[in-house]
Amino acid sequence: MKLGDLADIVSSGPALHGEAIVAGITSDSRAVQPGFVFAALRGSKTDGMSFVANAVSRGAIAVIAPADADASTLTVPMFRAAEPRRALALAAARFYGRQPETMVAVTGTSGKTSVAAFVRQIWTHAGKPAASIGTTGVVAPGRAEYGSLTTPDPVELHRLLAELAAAGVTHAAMEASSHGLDQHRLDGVHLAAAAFTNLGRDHMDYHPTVESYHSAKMRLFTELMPRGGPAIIFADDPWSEATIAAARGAGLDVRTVGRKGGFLCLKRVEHERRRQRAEIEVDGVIHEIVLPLAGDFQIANAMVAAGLAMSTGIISATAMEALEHLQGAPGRLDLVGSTEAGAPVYVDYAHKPEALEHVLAAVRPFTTGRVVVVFGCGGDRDKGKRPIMGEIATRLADIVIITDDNPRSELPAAIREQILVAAPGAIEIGDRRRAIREAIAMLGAGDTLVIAGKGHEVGQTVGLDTHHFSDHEEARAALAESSR
Ligand SMILES: CC(=O)N[C@H]1[C@@H](OP(=O)(O)OP(=O)(O)OC[C@H]2O[C@@H](n3ccc(=O)[nH]c3=O)[C@H](O)[C@@H]2O)O[C@H](CO)[C@@H](O)[C@@H]1O[C@H](C)C(=O)N[C@@H](C)C(=O)N[C@H](CCC(=O)O)C(=O)O
Ligand SMILES: Nc1ncnc2c1ncn2[C@@H]1O[C@H](COP(=O)(O)OP(=O)(O)OP(=O)(O)O)[C@@H](O)[C@H]1O
Ligand SMILES: N[C@H](CCC[C@H](N)C(=O)O)C(=O)O
Ligand SMILES: [Mg+2]
Repeated sequence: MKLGDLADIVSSGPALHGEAIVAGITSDSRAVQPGFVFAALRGSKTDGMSFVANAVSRGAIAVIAPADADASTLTVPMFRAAEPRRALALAAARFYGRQPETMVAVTGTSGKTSVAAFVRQIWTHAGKPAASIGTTGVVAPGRAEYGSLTTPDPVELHRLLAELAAAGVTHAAMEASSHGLDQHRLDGVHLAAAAFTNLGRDHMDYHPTVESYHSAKMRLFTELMPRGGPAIIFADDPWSEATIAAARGAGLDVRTVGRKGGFLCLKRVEHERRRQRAEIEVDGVIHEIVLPLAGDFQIANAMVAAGLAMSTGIISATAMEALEHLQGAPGRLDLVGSTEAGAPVYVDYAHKPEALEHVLAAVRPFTTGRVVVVFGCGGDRDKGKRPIMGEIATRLADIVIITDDNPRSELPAAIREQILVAAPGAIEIGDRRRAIREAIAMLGAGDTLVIAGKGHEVGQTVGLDTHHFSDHEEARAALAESSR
């Protein structure tokens, strides 16, 4: 790519130097190498403009900067952009050049990771080389790696997409987080379809109101999807209607799924302990399927995933058949084992109110004894959700154990206290390992334990340190001990 190729991405800049070869693109001055274009972004902590001199000294040949940036001291060309983050994403897409031919993205407060994993599995079942990208990392044929963000930084994202395409991956499903959408991380991805799962309380430390949180998510439909493209929308959520309106307003082909769905309609569902039987109507035909996963919410996720797959060329019979082989994403209502008396122990990633509500409701029908829940809330994140989650746990579980979940820079006891004010009668055990052990020790026949909040995570962050910690490992060790 030449510098001149940036011309239609930025709003203004010098026409000179157009033939210079671009060696790379980054928004982090520390990653600049000779020949790179540096995007100076205004961030939540600092302003990239203050690192321009540093970027130039490392060899940057041009800078993408906000429209009002001061170029007076600059020794390399400056390209101005009304939205530098968007310019960075489009430039990255062009620089890396390739992406899997069929890309879809899913947004929503809960279910994104599960839907992305399910779409990958449906495509794979249909014989397509497929990948998924999100909170639990990248999964593709011969590849499974952890990533740090739900929606990667655009430069990393396009490097990855080009790598996947070069490796023969033709289909990829990715998660679109509200941060990612707000920060234009997905601009430049060629989307064939997009989906919405639901909206609940999340990230109220980042978005000022729930409406602004919803509109950040709506960028997926209103700005990133091509007109006329398919939008798969879960129909049974309080925010479904507003989402349908936004997608229709953007000229998309809205396809609803769920009990109120028109594209895929859930006619009947029967929950069993580890699976559920569902009747799903597609084009007037009822498909009876056995979904090998527990939880009402997994039916919702499976239908959204099937909607995405069917909107990207998979025939309905193949998609429905694939649902019978789905594996849950790691750490999503994940059965770790059972006590000798048969009480199941689940690890789940519910770290926000609606998720906790859904997961506790999901285990109730097959619990003849008590539902026990172990959970905490992360430090340096939305404080408002703490009492809400305390109330939900108290209402839906019989025994509530409040513990620590990544306290980060906060005082762990203070976080627990903020949950406990709405959870009278809850047991407080800060040490997560001990909390899990005590919970398993108290399980009797017919009881169910849900260890919520960390799911696939393998670390506990206290202060600036992250030590290895896995709910799966702890639960397995405690189960082994209890059976001795
Ligand atoms: C709050 C937030 O979302 N921050 C993201 C944002 O950083 P920022 O632009 O605000 O960064 P900043 O620190 O203010 O710096 C401004 C600019 O100066 C640059 N800089 C800084 C220092 C320096 O020496 N040189 C330099 O050039 C930085 O690279 C940056 O471009 O853009 C960065 C690049 O894309 C992200 O890595 C970073 O994610 C941080 C690490 C993060 O923790 N994000 C979380 C909250 C997040 O995005 N989560 C979502 C949702 C998860 C969920 O589903 O629940 C996700 O998609 O993962
Ligand atoms: N459709 C759904 N409705 C409500 N809750 C759900 C749904 N799907 C999953 N959950 C709950 O949310 C948790 C996280 O699910 P998942 O990882 O699929 O969502 P996500 O949107 O990717 O979340 P995150 O933004 O935290 O990455 C699950 O462990 C479960 O407790
Ligand atoms: N991406 C989410 C993950 C939260 C997981 C939970 N274990 C916590 O640490 O709060 C966040 O950063 O808000
Ligand atoms: Mg996720």
